[in-house]
Amino acid sequence: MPELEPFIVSAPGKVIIFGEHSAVYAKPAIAAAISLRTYLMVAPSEDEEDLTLEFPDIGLVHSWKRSSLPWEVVEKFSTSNKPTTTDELIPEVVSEISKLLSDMNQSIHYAASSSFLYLYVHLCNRQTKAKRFTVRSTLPIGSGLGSSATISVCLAGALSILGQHIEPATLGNNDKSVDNQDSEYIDSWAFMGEKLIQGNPSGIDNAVATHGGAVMFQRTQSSVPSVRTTMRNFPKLKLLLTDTKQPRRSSDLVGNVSRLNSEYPKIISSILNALEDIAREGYSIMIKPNLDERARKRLSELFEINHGLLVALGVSHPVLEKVRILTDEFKIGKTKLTGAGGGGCAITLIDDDVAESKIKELIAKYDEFGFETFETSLGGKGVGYLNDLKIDSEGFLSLESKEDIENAIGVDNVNEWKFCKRGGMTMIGVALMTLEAAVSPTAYIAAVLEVPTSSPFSSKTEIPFLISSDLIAKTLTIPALTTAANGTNLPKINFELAEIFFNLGTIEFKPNATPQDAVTAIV
Ligand SMILES: Nc1ncnc2c1ncn2[C@@H]1O[C@H](COP(=O)(O)OP(=O)(O)OP(=O)(O)O)[C@@H](O)[C@H]1O
Ligand SMILES: C[C@@](O)(CCO)CC(=O)[O-]
Repeated sequence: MPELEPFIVSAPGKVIIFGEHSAVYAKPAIAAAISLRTYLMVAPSEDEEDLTLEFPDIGLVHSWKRSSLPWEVVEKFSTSNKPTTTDELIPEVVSEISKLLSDMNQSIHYAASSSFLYLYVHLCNRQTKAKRFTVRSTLPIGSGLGSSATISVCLAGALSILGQHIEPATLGNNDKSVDNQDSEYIDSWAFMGEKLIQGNPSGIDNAVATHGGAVMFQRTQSSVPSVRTTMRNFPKLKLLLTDTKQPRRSSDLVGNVSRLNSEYPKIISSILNALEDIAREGYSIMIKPNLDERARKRLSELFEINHGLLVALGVSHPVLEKVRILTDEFKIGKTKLTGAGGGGCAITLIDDDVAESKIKELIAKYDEFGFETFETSLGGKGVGYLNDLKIDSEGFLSLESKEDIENAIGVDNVNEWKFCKRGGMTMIGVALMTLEAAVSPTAYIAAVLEVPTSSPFSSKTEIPFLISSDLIAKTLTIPALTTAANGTNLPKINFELAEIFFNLGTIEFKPNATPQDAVTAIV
């Protein structure tokens, strides 16, 4: 393999629109990548025995001798040259790693370091020369925007490259060539990393941080692959993203919901079922080509009901209620917390007719409470790779602000970034994030009709229309033309399909389609 170093791997944060917490219980959830990202630089170490981790955002610098890592224990469990993930973390490895972290007394440091070491010992080996790993992020940490998943994805991506299990990504921003499968490998290992930071993740955060775009995601109960349905088409929505700056840990919040679920199984399962219905209803609204006034009102109401149910699960916080009450008082729209809650971020779905001046007034009010609103776009690129760097570790560490990081190495500013996947639509936003996509019949079909693909970790499937198997079979034999240009990596459907659909008028939405339905429909 040619000399790769130094290089940077980057992954985006996310917002969950519907389905946080219920996602952990195998309910569907909807989330999209945001433009705030984490960047991990891998550079040679002064001494190739010294493995150094630099996490300046959380005030951590730590080194280990590579010979001190528990290689024997890991080797005992390894079954192939290309390491594969296990359903659960291997307790013996976790226990050995905890011994290496006995001097680390801050849980935030412990979580990030244990994730790093677990991935390192699995993806690298005794012979891998030790490196210097430096992380900088433009995301707020522990605020509901998936910061931990971005760390896990960057580590899984970089270490998979160092261990020579995947090739560095090669697709440029506007490349039309075929996506590679390495993102599935990264996603599967990032999920293991997330287990060490978050405890019991559903996998939605690492899926979005790896693949980018926007998804409907559903964890499965056992080792069966999760279901990830790409949503290429969103209605035009205005979202305001507000960080309360109230610190919290997702693992505590997820753990507390689990405790409630054990103590009040009947009650909590009703809430989780209602959250599932909200996500499905939200999905059925969001994939339609046009959002009429009634649909918008329904989405707004779903935000409100969703937040109320999260309050019932005990994952709100007085500051999140403050954000919600202020948006109510200003008559701006409806607010729900996003991510694990307990503080962190909220999203507000802004009503259509609200004047910009009113929004500015609200943002000024938030300032008074110390809340921060974010400018971001939705649905951008997933994990990325950059080499031939014009900056070294010291330069990277010395970048002062988030803007400096974006300007120096940002995915949106440096053309040389490469990705595993094409596509990812970018839906523009300023202070308001706007979920927006051009709606054409073809794009619509591409957005809503996804054919299942299996992968080690996740699969995509959705047949949201009731259509005859004949029609599907006939249509799938037509070579892909149009959607290829639009960036889908799935079996392609051309204009004829749209015409068939629209001429026949067979648009009957089936929100509860299962992977099995999809498989039956195409056989
Ligand atoms: N920039 C960073 N540098 C080092 N560690 C980080 C960084 N960002 C996140 N982490 C790790 O992730 C942890 C925060 O994860 P947590 O799951 O609590 O929040 P989140 O992922 O931002 O929110 P959510 O899960 O609700 O989306 C931190 O305690 C730290 O261990
Ligand atoms: C709270 C949660 O549902 C979302 C955190 O972003 C946890 C998870 O799904 O892993």
